[in-house]
Amino acid sequence: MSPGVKIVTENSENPLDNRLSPQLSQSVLSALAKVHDPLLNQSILDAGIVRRMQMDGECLALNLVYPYPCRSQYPEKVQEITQAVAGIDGIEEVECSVDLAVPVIETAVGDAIAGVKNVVAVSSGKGGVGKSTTAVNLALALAYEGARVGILDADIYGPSIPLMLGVSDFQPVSVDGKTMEPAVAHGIAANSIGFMVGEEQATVWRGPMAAGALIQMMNETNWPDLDYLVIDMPPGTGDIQLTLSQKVPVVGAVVVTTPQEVATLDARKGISMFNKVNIPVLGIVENMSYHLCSQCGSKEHPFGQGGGQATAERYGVELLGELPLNVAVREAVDQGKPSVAANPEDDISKQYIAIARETAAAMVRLSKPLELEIEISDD
Ligand SMILES: Nc1ncnc2c1ncn2[C@@H]1O[C@H](COP(=O)(O)OP(=O)(O)OP(=O)(O)O)[C@@H](O)[C@H]1O
Repeated sequence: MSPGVKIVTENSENPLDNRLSPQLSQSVLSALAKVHDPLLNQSILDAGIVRRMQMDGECLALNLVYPYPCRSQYPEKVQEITQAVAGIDGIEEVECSVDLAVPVIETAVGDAIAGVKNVVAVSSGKGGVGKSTTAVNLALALAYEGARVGILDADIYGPSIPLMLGVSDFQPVSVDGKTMEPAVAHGIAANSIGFMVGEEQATVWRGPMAAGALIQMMNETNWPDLDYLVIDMPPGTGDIQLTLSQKVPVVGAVVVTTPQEVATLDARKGISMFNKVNIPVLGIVENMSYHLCSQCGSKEHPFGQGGGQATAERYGVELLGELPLNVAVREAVDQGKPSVAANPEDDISKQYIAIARETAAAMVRLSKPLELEIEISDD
């Protein structure tokens, strides 16, 4: 067990009371220490997920608190934990309550944004690789897994989030005369440069002006309390991207690329930019990795193969996922209801949801070990 985990035992001084005797507590703790969290790559005890153990008769009640959103996996996690403690003498029943508490991860630069715990940037070295599609599905997937999420469309060259979320007609209003109310769509809050200015107007902005406007928009949106604010960054690695990266408290970046050489070369430039400004790259998403032939079901690689993997290996970052080129993905965003909102059970949505869990867990892995107490008590 890590030195940061302290165990507090209540009401178990009576040696005759074996409901939570030191032996029983120890057996339970040893069993739980063997339950591994694959995304945090440590045991659930070391990760601070087990917060409270309580005996009520022969029923062991556990309170689990996950630091990354994973609601769809609660049943299998609870089953694994229950199996680990089943069979310990004195325990007839196990009850688990599961919560999510996303920690605030410290960043090297930027002032905190009111109401926002963590900012994650979605970027690409070049345009058209599916950055916005990935950003919006990532945001929805984090929300699907239980987090409170917002998205900021900072892509001045093609603000597409309003269309993708089906809120193109949204007119931002200000209730207090100081901050803008965001749009709310499919359970996430959204603001876009596209709500403010015409497309042509924004694209001619020079670096500092564009970055200044985007930072202002981010700070002057009346975000509800958010675990994550996903920023759909402008494509490329120019002045705007550099200024944003230096001024916004970004916890980490997800770099989207397609597999072909020209795209991965640009993705590498993106990774180098984030390295330069000390923003951790949480991982690479390879989009349009392959196409499943609708006739024969065979896997084709229209844009080549392995570019994302090779880039991830070269820079020592994670390959978060390889998403197919799938006409349903485009149709869903064109209709204002991205895949994860429309059909969360679809294979492609499940891939986005897995990427969201990986991304959120990668942020947790950046944080310092928790100083936690496990409360152990009899009822
Ligand atoms: N996996 C996919 N399968 C099929 N179509 C996709 C996929 N990902 C994105 N697209 C489509 O590709 C086009 C470009 O996607 P998107 O706008 O997300 O790219 P982008 O990198 O954000 O572009 P830009 O930087 O120019 O804003 C869109 O029409 C989108 O619907």
